[in-house]
Amino acid sequence: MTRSSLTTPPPGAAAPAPPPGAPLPGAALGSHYGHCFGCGTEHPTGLHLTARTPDGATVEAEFTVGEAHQGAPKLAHGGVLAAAMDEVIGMSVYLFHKPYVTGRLETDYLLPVPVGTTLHLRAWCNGISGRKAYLEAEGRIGAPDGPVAVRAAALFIEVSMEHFAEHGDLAAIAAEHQDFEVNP
Ligand SMILES: CCCCCCCCCCCC(=O)SCCNC(=O)CCNC(=O)[C@H](O)C(C)(C)COP(=O)(O)OP(=O)(O)OC[C@H]1O[C@@H](n2cnc3c(N)ncnc32)[C@H](O)[C@@H]1OP(=O)(O)O
Repeated sequence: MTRSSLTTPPPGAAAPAPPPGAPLPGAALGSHYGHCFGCGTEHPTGLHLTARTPDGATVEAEFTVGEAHQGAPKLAHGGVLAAAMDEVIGMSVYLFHKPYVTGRLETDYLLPVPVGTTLHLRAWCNGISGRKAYLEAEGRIGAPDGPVAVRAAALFIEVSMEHFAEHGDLAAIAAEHQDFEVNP
């Protein structure tokens, strides 16, 4: 993965163990919001990622490229592929049971991805330092051990729940997502 210093964990940064109450190894990870473009089941043209954590620390997911995701004819749009990386990385940092948002996302595109392809995604954390989480993901064509089409490195920043209240609709998230205390 080609990455900048901004998405490279500083020396000593390590991923913490998932906290008590985090999804157990093998657990399916539901959507955090029905209208989310990445994972929402109610989004008409979204990515509809289905995800699980095989080990409680990383995330695996699948995304089948549809007609609504084209850039060039019959090929996935690069921005859509970046969105898939952003989503699966977001799911992986969410295993730590704290709210984070994407600060920076770097993407390497290695192969074209035709419409109809199922991308097998995997994301993991390389380290956390203060509010900064350093994460990585890859998307493989057709199978978990298929050829790598996309790689991404990201810096996510921990925020308070007020971030969503101030800038978005916290109540809408809270209505679907009960494992965060909205008013602790
Ligand atoms: C119920 C749950 C729902 C969970 C919902 C889950 C949704 C998952 C969806 C997928 C994820 C997304 O797409 S999230 C949506 C896309 N992202 C966003 O909308 C974020 C927009 N940006 C922001 O709101 C802000 O810029 C923040 C929160 C990222 C940072 O603002 P801040 O809180 O004021 O903090 P700030 O002091 O600026 O930065 C803290 C540290 O991070 C560094 N930093 C900040 N941004 C960057 C950056 N782009 N590149 C490098 N470094 C950065 C700073 O230098 C600083 O380092 P130092 O000085 O400490 O060393």
